[in-house]
Amino acid sequence: MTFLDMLRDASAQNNSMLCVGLDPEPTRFPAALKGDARKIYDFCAAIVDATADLACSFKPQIAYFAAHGAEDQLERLMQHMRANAPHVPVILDAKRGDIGSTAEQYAKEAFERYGADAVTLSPFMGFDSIAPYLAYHGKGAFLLCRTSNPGGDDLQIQRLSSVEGEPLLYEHVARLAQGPWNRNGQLGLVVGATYPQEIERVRGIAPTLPLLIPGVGAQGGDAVATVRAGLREGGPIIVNSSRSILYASGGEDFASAARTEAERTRAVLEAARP
Ligand SMILES: O=c1ccn([C@@H]2O[C@H](COP(=O)(O)O)[C@@H](O)[C@H]2O)c(=O)[nH]1
Repeated sequence: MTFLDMLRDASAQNNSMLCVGLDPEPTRFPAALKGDARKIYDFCAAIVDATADLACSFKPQIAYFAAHGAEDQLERLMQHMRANAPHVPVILDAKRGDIGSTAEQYAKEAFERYGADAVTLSPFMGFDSIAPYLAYHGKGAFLLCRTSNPGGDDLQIQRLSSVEGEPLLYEHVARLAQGPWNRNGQLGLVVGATYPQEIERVRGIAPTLPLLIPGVGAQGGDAVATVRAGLREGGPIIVNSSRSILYASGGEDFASAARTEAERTRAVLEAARP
């Protein structure tokens, strides 16, 4: 089954455009787990179990595991998601980008070591840095396009005067992803909920690509404006929320509080459907 098939089925089964982000930070764990990086798996598995019927996808951010030397716990978590939420695709947020030979190793890490269904990538080094991921047929690859952070302006809204029509850099990325780079239909784009107008612009350029949209919740992005700007027939959106779900409660009830916040966010997104 391809990533896109899984996404469509999970979205329908769970009636959801919500991606639950897994950014485990031990200092924010409840008292029984607090500060203990060996408990990353336990914390994340509890969140997965509490939200598996509410999410269209899960998105572990690899830095939160690697920073603690917890890659083995990420492997166990991936196996846990496969066993306990087999219908929910997993997007590994790794934002990789390197020359082809190194990209081959990163692709192997994402798809063979961790068994991810999709990965996030930086397009900055060009198509040959993306191609190794596309060799894994059916896997998804989301290119950073118009990111949610303020510093994205430094490059992404600069005008490319050498390209016909003088698009902005993020618009050029969207065109490449919708067109010549999307050789096997595996590409999607990352656009931030903090910039709904740009989501709409990207959707105009890339009408059929799945959009991975972080930035609601802790970053203050507008969930309703995001859905209206990005969701189209044949153009799915995946709206990520991490910290506001993971840390909805700092107490022992963290998993049930995460479920309540995921339910609330899912409902807001569904109510905004055009
Ligand atoms: O433009 C981007 C791309 C990726 N991210 C990632 O999404 C989550 C957001 O976490 P919140 O706690 O919901 O703010 C995090 O893993 C980022 O690395 C992004 O925020 N913006």
